[in-house]
Amino acid sequence: MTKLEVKNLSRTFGSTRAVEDVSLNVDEGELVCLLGPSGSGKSTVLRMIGGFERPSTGSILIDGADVTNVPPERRATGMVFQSHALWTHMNVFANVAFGLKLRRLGREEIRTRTERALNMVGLTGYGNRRPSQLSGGQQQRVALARSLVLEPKILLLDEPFASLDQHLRERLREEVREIQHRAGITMIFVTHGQDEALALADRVAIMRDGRIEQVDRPDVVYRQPQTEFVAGFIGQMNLLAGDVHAGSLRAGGIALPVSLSDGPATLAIRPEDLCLQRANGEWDATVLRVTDFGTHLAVELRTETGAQFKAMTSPSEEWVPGMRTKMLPRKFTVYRDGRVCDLPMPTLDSDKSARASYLTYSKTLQLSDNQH
Ligand SMILES: Nc1ncnc2c1ncn2[C@@H]1O[C@H](COP(=O)(O)OP(=O)(O)OP(=O)(O)O)[C@@H](O)[C@H]1O
Repeated sequence: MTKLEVKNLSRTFGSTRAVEDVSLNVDEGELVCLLGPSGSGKSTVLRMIGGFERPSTGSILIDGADVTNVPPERRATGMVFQSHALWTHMNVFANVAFGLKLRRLGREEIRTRTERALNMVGLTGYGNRRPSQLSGGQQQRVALARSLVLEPKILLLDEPFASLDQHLRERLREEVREIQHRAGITMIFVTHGQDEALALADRVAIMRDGRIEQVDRPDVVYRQPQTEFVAGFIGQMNLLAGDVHAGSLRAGGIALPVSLSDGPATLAIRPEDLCLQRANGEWDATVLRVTDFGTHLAVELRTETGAQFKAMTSPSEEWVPGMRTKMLPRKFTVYRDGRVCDLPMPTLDSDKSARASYLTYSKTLQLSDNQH
């Protein structure tokens, strides 16, 4: 059963189209990250789901019921912001219990639920402290407890850990994941940190200019980016503008067989998919720089056309600046007009010369693989 359905949501502010035709389904107990550069519309989508912003068009359904015009407090959603805005004159217990008091619940129930929420975020025993007596990370946990205590069906988190240092952020990220698993809460988490999104999410929605470019599992987003933007935004990628002519894509000084009509196209190769082979005769690139990360070598290369490539190789390989190499991508993707091209392996019937060059290419690749 789908917990949350966002249908064709748009929002304009004056002449700014902050969100354009966004649709997204989030399942019960799922954690979806909205990821994208600054200004891509992530917060506006989240605020519309929470009821803090009115959509210009589109609708929002929770458990099948249309809540587009329902006020935030009646939506079964909770929201945690980057700035936690705790009430400094109240202690931690009162901060967390506040929402329950507004609902006029009994004393005992308020105490039990507040203590449970504090326990969930690892703050048992901190109830009597003032926010000023807590660290930044602890304050953010109080903000989290303040939302959790209301037992929302959907928890919306807008860069909740952005102001914390890397170490603390990672720890809290783990804790959120654990709470999400334990309590089975559906969560939507806004971030512009791709590591955070890939580590945390069941699915990642990548936003750009108010639109969702791709929604998929983190591994799919990484391995099969559907647009050139996603390819360049997630992880490291060699992205090179090129041209297809007679079944060959030339980009950045290398040529690869493709079964694609003539015209401009962009070549995308992950550094870990770029095999290097020492060249005695013909060569593609010269090694510029080598960084040893222990687990792998990062090798920067330059082709004769001046294009730069990054490759990631095993630390047992020996590469030094000035060496000449052949570059053989194990896997590559081609984009045209910003969208991924389906590149089936050419068949004998359809294109004999393309298939022949593909087979030659695969064979060279196998040879270089065997050398590793
Ligand atoms: N209340 C508002 N009035 C006018 N423009 C707004 C308003 N809120 C957002 N915008 C604009 O809408 C666009 C999307 O903003 P939004 O905050 O949703 O992006 P974001 O992806 O969350 O960015 P960030 O990562 O920087 O928080 C931006 O161009 C922003 O300037």
